[in-house]
Amino acid sequence: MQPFHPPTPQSYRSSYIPSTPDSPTVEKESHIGTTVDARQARETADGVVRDYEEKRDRLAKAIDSSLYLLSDLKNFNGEQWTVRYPHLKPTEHAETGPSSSRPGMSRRTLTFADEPAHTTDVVLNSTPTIRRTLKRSLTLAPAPPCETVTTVVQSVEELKRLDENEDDFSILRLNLNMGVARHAKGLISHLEKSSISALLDNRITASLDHLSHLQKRVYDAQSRVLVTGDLNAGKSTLINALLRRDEVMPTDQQPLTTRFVEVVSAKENEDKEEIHILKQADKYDPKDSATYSTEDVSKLYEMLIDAEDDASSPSLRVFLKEADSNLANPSILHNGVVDISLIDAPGLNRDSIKTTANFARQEEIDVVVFVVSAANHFTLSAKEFIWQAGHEKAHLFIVVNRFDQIKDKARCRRLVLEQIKQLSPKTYEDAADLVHFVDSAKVALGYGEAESEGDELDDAFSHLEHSLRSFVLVNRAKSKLGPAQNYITHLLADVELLAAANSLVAGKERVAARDEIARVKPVLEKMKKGKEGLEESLVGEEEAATDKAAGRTKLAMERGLERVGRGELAAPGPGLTLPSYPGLLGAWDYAAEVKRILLASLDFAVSLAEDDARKLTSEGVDEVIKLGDTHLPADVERTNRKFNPQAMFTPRAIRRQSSVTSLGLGLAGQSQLVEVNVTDIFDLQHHIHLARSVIPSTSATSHELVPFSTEVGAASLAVGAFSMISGKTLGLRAVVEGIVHFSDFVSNPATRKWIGPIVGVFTAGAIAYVVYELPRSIPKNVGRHIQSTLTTSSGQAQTDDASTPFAEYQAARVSKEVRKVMRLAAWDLRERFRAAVEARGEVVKASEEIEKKATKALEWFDNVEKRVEIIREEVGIKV
Ligand SMILES: Nc1nc2c(ncn2[C@@H]2O[C@H](COP(=O)(O)OP(=O)(O)OP(=O)(O)O)[C@@H](O)[C@H]2O)c(=O)[nH]1
Repeated sequence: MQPFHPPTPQSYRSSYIPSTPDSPTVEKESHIGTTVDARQARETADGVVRDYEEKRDRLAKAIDSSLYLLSDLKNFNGEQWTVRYPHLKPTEHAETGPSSSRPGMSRRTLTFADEPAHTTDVVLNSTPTIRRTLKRSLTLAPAPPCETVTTVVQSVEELKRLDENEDDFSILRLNLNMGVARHAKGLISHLEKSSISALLDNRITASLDHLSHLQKRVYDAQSRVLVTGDLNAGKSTLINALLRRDEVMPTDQQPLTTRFVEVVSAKENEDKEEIHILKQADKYDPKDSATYSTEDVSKLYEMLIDAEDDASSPSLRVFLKEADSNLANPSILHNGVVDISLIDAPGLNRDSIKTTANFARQEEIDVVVFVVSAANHFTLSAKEFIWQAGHEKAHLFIVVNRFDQIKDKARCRRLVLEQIKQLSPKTYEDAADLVHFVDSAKVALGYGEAESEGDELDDAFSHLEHSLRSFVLVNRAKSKLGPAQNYITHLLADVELLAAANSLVAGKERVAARDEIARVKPVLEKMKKGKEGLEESLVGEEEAATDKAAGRTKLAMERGLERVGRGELAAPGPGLTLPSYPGLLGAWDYAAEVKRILLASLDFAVSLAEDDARKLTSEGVDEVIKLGDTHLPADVERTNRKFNPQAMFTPRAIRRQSSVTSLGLGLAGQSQLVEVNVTDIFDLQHHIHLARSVIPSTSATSHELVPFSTEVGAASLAVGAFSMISGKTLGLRAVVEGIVHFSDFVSNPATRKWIGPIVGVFTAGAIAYVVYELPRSIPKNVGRHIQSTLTTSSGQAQTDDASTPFAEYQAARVSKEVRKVMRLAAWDLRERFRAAVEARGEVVKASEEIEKKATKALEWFDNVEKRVEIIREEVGIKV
């Protein structure tokens, strides 16, 4: 498949000029007048048709591909990537850059519309395509060495000219009015990324619509040929000749055509010949009968006669059947590739010239055929029109009619061509194919005659037809395919620039995301691995501190109780001294004071145990903090909780009021404990127990071992007596025991004789002894009672723990408090740890997401660049 070359004047010529060896030439006439030339012209015309079809199909394919590419870009922009809109401006130090000297490469500062203050130095690689647009790619500056840059730029001037527009978008340009923000330093006035992306989306949608429009246009087979010329020059006759129909367009010796008449193949009207009288030219739709009225073709003459002048557009559309298709040279209207409509314009005069010139300028007019009478040459109006139209169309197709009536044909030809040379030099350059000297009347009248037998002028007309068809096709390529080709070329350049800039963004984002993952992921993994260890350590620390505090408290309490049991202070504390004995009369108060002091010493021992627990807890909390240092990443904020040991063991309400430690009521404040009993002073039961523990069982041995039993019996008596004296508080068992011992003893006849005095002596002695021992026995009694009470109770009345031994109760209480603090510290660390893991997890997840998205975008934009290349191939835009 041959690549499509842009329609430069040179290529026009080569594509439609028949292969006449020496054309163009004015003097040589060998290219007309021979059958061989006519055949060659036909073959060349066929080649042009094939070429046109090829170009059209390639272009249609390229439009299709562009539509897909743009639709994909639109979807990608909306769903997967916020496409950024780049601005490129020359870098201040552009000339000093290492790559600025390389052809096609220049340093630029890249910014994005949503982030105008953020700049990136890039190297723009601009390679001009043969359609004079740029193939653009971007790399981050400094550019890597690029030895393989190729360029087809002919000159430095050309490159400069191309460079002027290389930073800009043409099709996808957004009018962001960013001028101020781009140039004023520090002034940031930018749109959000999403807003830019939405604007771009609108632009893409508009471009998609335009592509669809271009696609329709490329496949639109209609081409319009405007036939104009001087009054009575033979325009209608020429059209009849081209249609091979005699007098289908009315002709007359006098000026006749007064309005634009468009002649169209009847195939476009279900093969029906008729006239459509257009109500409004711009609203005309052949499928909508409301936009026109119909008339029989035979009425055309009257309609032209009656018409008013100055119609600015064809108000008549005449559908005519084609000439017999068996003819060697069928009608020009319909040839399978292009449907040509011929527009018969009113003859030029001062009034109609402007209207006709405007009409000729219309986009749909592919070719202007100018008819001039060989006898009259160019009139003033004709010259004026050609001069004007020449600016618009460059090339005109000129038919010099009535050539049959000229005798000195060579002179006529020379004179006419000289005039054309002045009026339209470009047309003159291609005169062999654009200027035709013919006898239209003969062809119009003589259609159906065998072509092969025709004379020179027949061949000239045949040559005219082929040239006209070629010319229509070439111009059609320019008017129908050219815009599409240009549009796609620029669109591809824009998409490429967009892809290149967004690739850079995606690349940067991917690098940043990967760096972030590399920084955060190992930390996260380490934390995840260490989580179990941390948990174990925290539990271990909590248990260790709690157990240690419990054990030590229990031990301290037990020892304290033992000391109290011996009548000593549980712990020496400030202000804790046992009172001195005030004498028998003050024994009761003494016992009360001793009790208070002993209980207070126990309270003090408790407070010492609490202090010990505070110390243990402090150490435990420090261990938890150390665990935090080990397990938490350095950038995680450490706990802001300050451990205040003094706040331990303090009811919350008191803690709120003051920082002073309070023991609460303590043992000394418990009324049931401080109450003094008789037994605190005379603990006869204790003495009995003591005696019993010293003397083996009395009742079991009394009968067998009398002396010993007698002695023992005396002692028992004394004890029994004391027991009775203190019966009020001794308890029933002791009283009964005393009576029994005493009865046993008295019932013995041997002892009855001496019992009285002995009992008296013993009793007196015992009483004396007890009284004498009171200063020492009271603290012991009191202490013992306290010990015994606190061995079976917690000392806290009316609590659930009332029956828990004091030491255990305190151990439990202290350890509970320690656990509370340790748990709080551990909870704090756990929370920080969890939050840190979660935060890092989110960072990793987000970064992985960005990395994935950026990788996909990179692949996508890379693929866009490949697709652009393929479309360039399709459309024939080679770099
Ligand atoms: N001999 C000869 N007569 C021609 C030729 N072309 C046109 N005529 C005659 O010239 C006269 C005018 O031709 P038209 O075709 O009506 O001219 P026109 O340019 O359409 O006229 P208006 O539309 O009225 O300006 C007719 O009588 C034609 O037969 C030709 O090539 N040779």
